[in-house]
Amino acid sequence: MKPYVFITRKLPDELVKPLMDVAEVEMWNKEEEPVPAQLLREKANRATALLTMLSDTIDESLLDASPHLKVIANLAVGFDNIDVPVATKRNIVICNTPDVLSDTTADLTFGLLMATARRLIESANYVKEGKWQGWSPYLLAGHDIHHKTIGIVGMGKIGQALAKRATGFEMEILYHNRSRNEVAEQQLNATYCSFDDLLTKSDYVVCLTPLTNETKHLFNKQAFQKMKSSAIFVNASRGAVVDEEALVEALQTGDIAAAGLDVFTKEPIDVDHPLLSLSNVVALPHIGSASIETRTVMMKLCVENIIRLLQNQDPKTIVNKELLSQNC
Ligand SMILES: NC(=O)C1=CN([C@@H]2O[C@H](COP(=O)(O)OP(=O)(O)OC[C@H]3O[C@@H](n4cnc5c(N)ncnc54)[C@H](OP(=O)(O)O)[C@@H]3O)[C@@H](O)[C@H]2O)C=CC1
Ligand SMILES: O=CC(=O)O
Repeated sequence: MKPYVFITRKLPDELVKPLMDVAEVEMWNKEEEPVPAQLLREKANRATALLTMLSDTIDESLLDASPHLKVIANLAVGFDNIDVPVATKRNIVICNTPDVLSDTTADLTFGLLMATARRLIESANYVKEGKWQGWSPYLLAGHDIHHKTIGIVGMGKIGQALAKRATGFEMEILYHNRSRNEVAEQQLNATYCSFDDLLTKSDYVVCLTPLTNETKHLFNKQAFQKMKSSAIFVNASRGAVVDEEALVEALQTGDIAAAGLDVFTKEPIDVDHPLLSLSNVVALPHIGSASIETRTVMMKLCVENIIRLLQNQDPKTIVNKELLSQNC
């Protein structure tokens, strides 16, 4: 009997086809709506493999109710939606999609920084809404980007790709990680800083850390108060890294100048959320890696990882590396 694989979103048939050759595959039939939690639970109960989205919660109770599960391939580099320690205890391999999305996400992050600094969305709406009466010296004037200081919190793969882009704008690059990043220092001329130093010195503070117990609400009231009042905050990691109430307050009181946000604590963010009413916020619907090319490569990687696991081979990308020798 072929193993059963459940895919939690409608993906293109041609990309899923290789999996159909080795497994019985079922897909949730909607592209934009997540699979209901109860249905996912029922499917997971039968499944040997799941191909999941970052919006699916894979917690201990779901894993407890999934006795046949061998592998979960998450269509994202982040895996904070999955209880990895519990999965590891149950010998369930967790795969993600690192590297293949770094450049695309860095493009979007730098674009979001530019859109926020130069008020691009506000300006485009101004024209379309017929408000443009004529040229004037400070009409929709924003902040310069070139030759300013960018502080990257989370100088990993995407952080480095972002720093490369910042180099083209002749920016000074600061970064903060838990450990030093030699590539960033030697090849990108980035300077290591404590978190507090980075906050006080940067014109642009960009968050690119994973969401963990340590980074949850890293950007709180105290952090925003340490930033320059002209600082622009950009978050392209996960919403919960930010205390959103504190961010609203910082933007309203002028502790910081503006924010560009691709991610939110609750996604989709409620349309009446105070962040969305602020003119100094640019909000995007979590589209960091959303180019057709990159999403296609990510889907192929997930499919390939599942096939490899089902055939007792090493997956190409694995989160819980400690399981490699046991499973492959
Ligand atoms: N907006 C979007 O659509 C996308 C968002 N993402 C998000 O971006 C994140 C980063 O991805 P990627 O660059 O590939 O991941 P990496 O693992 O390559 O980089 C993460 C970096 O964060 C640092 N870090 C981890 N914990 C802390 C901490 N407590 N304090 C400071 N720095 C920390 C790590 O350094 P060290 O271990 O030394 O601390 C590392 O340099 C993902 O986890 C995901 O949440 C990713 C893709 C798209
Ligand atoms: O947010 C996206 C990811 O790949 O992680």
